[in-house]
Amino acid sequence: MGLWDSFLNWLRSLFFKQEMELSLVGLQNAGKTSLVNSIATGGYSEDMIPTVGFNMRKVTKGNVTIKLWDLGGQRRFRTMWERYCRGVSAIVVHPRCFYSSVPFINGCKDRYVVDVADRDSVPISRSELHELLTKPSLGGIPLLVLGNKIDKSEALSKQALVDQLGLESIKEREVCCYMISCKDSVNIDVVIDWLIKHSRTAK
Ligand SMILES: Nc1nc2c(ncn2[C@@H]2O[C@H](COP(=O)(O)OP(=O)(O)OP(=O)(O)O)[C@@H](O)[C@H]2O)c(=O)[nH]1
Ligand SMILES: [Mg+2]
Repeated sequence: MGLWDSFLNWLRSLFFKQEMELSLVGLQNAGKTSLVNSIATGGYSEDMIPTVGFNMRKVTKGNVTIKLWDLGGQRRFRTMWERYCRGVSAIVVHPRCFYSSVPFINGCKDRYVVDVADRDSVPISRSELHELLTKPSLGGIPLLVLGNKIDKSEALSKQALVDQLGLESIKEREVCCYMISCKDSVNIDVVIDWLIKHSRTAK
């Protein structure tokens, strides 16, 4: 980019600053914090600490400032999702979109419990999502559903995810669904484009 173009872009950004605020919800271990890192720095780590409560992070992309509320997905944090979704420009949902491929091993009870949780995760994602969307305070807020971890062989197809989450029954708001991988940086650019398109001019 030439010096003149850079100068014009800088000038444009002074007058047309855009902003967006969004909340990331979804069950624990779905990859919400990984998405925030991916958007912010492009980085990825296997070694993540579960989010306790919530984290807020501001990321600037061009002239758009994105304020991300990254909410904890464990059951005890889900009651606060609604509070942090009020007034945002978009709600981004990370359903768990894969089934655990590890079967019940050697009668190990813990493993079994974890596996059951994994197998049940799509129906739980569905009920948590539809429950959240019934809240009058969240009426009309666009919804972006991200099926993460498509690098895994157990990942659901997009159509299966749309069907199992009952997305076609959501009529009263804009709904969009992308399949992504934070690990391999698949479709992260498409997500950023969607966010930029849904930003609004700063007051
Ligand atoms: N294979 C694979 N693993 C991923 C991907 N994205 C995230 N993970 C892994 O999934 C695990 C959980 O990721 P987090 O980003 O902490 O999940 P979270 O949704 O923020 O979880 P909570 O904070 O507990 O709600 C980590 O081990 C990540 O490395 C992905 O695209 N592919
Ligand atoms: Mg997290």
